[in-house]
Amino acid sequence: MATSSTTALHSQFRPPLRAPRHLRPLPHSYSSSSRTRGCAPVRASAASASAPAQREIAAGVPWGCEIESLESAASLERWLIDSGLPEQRLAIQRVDIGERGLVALKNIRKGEKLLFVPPSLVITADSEWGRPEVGDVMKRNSVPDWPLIATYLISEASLEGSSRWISYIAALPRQPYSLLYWTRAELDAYLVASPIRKRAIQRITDVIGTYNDLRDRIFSRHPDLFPEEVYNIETFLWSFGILFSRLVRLPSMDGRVALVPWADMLNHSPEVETFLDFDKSSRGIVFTTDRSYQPGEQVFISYGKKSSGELLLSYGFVPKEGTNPNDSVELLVSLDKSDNCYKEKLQALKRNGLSESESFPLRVTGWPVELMAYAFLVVSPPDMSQCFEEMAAAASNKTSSKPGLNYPDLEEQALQFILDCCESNIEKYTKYLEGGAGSPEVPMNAKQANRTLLLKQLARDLCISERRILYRTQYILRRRLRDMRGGELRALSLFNGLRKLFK
Ligand SMILES: C[S@@+](CC[C@H](N)C(=O)[O-])C[C@H]1O[C@@H](n2cnc3c(N)ncnc32)[C@H](O)[C@@H]1O
Repeated sequence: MATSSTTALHSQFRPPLRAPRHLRPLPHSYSSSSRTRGCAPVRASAASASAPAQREIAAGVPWGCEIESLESAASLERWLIDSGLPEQRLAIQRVDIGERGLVALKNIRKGEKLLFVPPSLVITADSEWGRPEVGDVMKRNSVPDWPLIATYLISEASLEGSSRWISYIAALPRQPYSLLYWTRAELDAYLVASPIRKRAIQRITDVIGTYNDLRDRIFSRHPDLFPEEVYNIETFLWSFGILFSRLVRLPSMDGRVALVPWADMLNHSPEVETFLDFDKSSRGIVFTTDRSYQPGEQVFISYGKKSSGELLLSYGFVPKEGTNPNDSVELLVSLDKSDNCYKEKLQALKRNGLSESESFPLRVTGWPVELMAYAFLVVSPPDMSQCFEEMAAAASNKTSSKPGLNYPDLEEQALQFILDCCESNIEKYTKYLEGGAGSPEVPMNAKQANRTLLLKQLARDLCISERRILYRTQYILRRRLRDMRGGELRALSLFNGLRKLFK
């Protein structure tokens, strides 16, 4: 739910280069979810050096609830009201979009402030720990906010009734939706065409690396405070899953990240442009509606201007095709290794912080000037070597002038280069969509079959959305090239006509 944040883990918590240690074995069963959407947490395999290649399906965490549970949501509501949440114009209900959501109880006008969750009901890196000695160790080791809050959640969850957050934790999904819960085989099979696959692998690797780092630096030195039955990779995948899908950055609280109970029951709409923030005058977390709502209607906020792939990555859903105005797809472009100037071009790229392969976001509305600059560099001939540096700088967005470079003689080739990349990507998507994804090899019972169906559907939806952007780009590029070539042809025939006349 982070509004204006990227959710990168702290660099200190990048995965270590060596293979993770063997982790506590778990029963390989799914939890008791009756929903097809439930994706069981997974554990790191002893052998996976850099990615969760051999993670297996494992049991879920012993806390939280099924995502559609309204009982736990009702006790959350009661606890929040008892703890100082003011009377609300919204209630948690079962909804069509997002399972549970906040629904208007009364007419709500455009421009109204809603929620007013007091800071005392918000979890941040400064929250008091139910076991202060655990918090002290974490703080003495200067653990950054994300892993700190992830550990905090696990610590409080393990305290059950003695944590003040018991009602909140009981209403959190036991299996938050996100690509963190997809196995490597599932990512490889269903997201083979999408660049989100790589990002999901990186994210899972980061989470595993973060956990391994905490375990080696802190947990293993204080086994009495951090028993492995509680602080293990499954509980960390859960807590990071919760953070990726519910943590918000509050600009008016110095950009602090926070879990905001109640507000985190709001679902996302790509059409809405309203974000959570701390309101200094009422001293609560609020959002201001950007439209009116009638009683019974679900109220939405924005989780940020995210592409459909990013929404799947963090939140486990894909908006309906064509409804996400912020949608984009990454186009991977590379230098040609057989290019006579390959070395010089690569050096220019490296000097500007780029490498021989780079990704640029395509949108239905067009492509960035940086991509055009990269394409100019790729297609430029040796006699333009004095321009390589300028092109690489423009591709890295280091130049101050945004309007982009202009090399009329190279434009046609550069556009053709982008078109070729686009078309080879379209082919990959079409092959996947038409070929039907093979299921990774897992024994199938009814629940697993349902899970597979769900993942396949999500992957299909994403691929269709991403291919749509590529199709649109292909259309624009073809038209531009046709116009350019048509113009050249016209100029040529005019020239030939004049020549004949003078002869
Ligand atoms: C911040 S929580 C919102 C509350 C959540 N529906 C619940 O019941 O706990 C974010 C999660 O809600 C769901 N969600 C939010 N917006 C959605 C949407 N537009 N479509 C489908 N699911 C959505 C996703 O499962 C996401 O991971």
